[in-house]
Amino acid sequence: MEGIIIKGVGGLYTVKVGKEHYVCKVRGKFRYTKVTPMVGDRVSIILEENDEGVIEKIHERTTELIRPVVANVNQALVFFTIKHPDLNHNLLYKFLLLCEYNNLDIVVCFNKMDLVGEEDNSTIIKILRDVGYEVIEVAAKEGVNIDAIRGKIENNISVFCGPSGVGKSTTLNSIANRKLMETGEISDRSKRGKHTTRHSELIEYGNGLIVDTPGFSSLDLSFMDVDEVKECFPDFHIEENCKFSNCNHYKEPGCAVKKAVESGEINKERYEFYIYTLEELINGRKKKW
Ligand SMILES: Nc1nc2c(ncn2[C@@H]2O[C@H](COP(=O)(O)OP(=O)(O)OP(=O)(O)O)[C@@H](O)[C@H]2O)c(=O)[nH]1
Ligand SMILES: [Zn+2]
Repeated sequence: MEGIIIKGVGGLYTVKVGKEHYVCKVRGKFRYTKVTPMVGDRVSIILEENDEGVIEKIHERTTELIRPVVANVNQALVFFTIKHPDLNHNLLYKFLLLCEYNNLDIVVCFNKMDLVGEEDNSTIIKILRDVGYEVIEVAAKEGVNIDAIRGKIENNISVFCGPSGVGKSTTLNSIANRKLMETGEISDRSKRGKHTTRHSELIEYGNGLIVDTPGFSSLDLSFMDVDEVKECFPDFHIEENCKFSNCNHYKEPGCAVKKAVESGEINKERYEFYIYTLEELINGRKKKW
């Protein structure tokens, strides 16, 4: 049988096969290989007498997140607010960059839209839509557009990410119609010790799975390869070619991306964020946003 690991505790893995769950051990042979099962892994299992499951094979992973540790996540719902907390464009771009780097499909969800007037939201939403990102405007507390998010979750393995206090837990609870996660006022946060070390699980919602811990709690980009960063900006994939095929759109002459920034085809703020990130990597300095 084939299934997916939705939970792993102390060497025992819960494998979901269709609607059934089997608690499985791992064949001894895995001890001699480097691959340890991860939550999210697609696995082949067999049932022994007394219905005990054994994981026989781990299938190749399409993605592998490190924080949280989950395999085969294919989609990130990136949560931000325009107000409360106020939006920091560069922090948002940083989350998007990390998601792109991990080959995740991205849906940007702006929550707490009940606090935002018409005039406040147009800029960033237009920038993102012009890049090609799907944007959903949410008010989780009032249930606004929760169905749109439910629709996104179907048939995917999704991670919720975004800074603290933007309403990820509130949205998750609202999707599931039950309390899966603690929520709280921003000011309470430091006292709570939420999300302390524990193993991630996948929460089932219809045909979809959701990682129960927010993604990318650490936003250190220093591990990134300079040459790969430009690939994480879908807006830089324009028709016109740069003079050099390996152009980093930095100081090279004949750069089509720079030209597109000048003409306004590519958003200047996005490009400036890119250059900032590039210089940060080149200079090897780490800076907190
Ligand atoms: N006005 C308004 N407040 C909301 C909305 N959604 C969530 N909140 C409030 O925002 C605060 C933070 O919500 P959480 O769901 O705990 O935020 P979080 O993103 O899970 O935060 P972390 O767990 O720290 O990552 C809570 O006080 C929520 O009640 C909304 O749609 N509108
Ligand atoms: Zn270029």
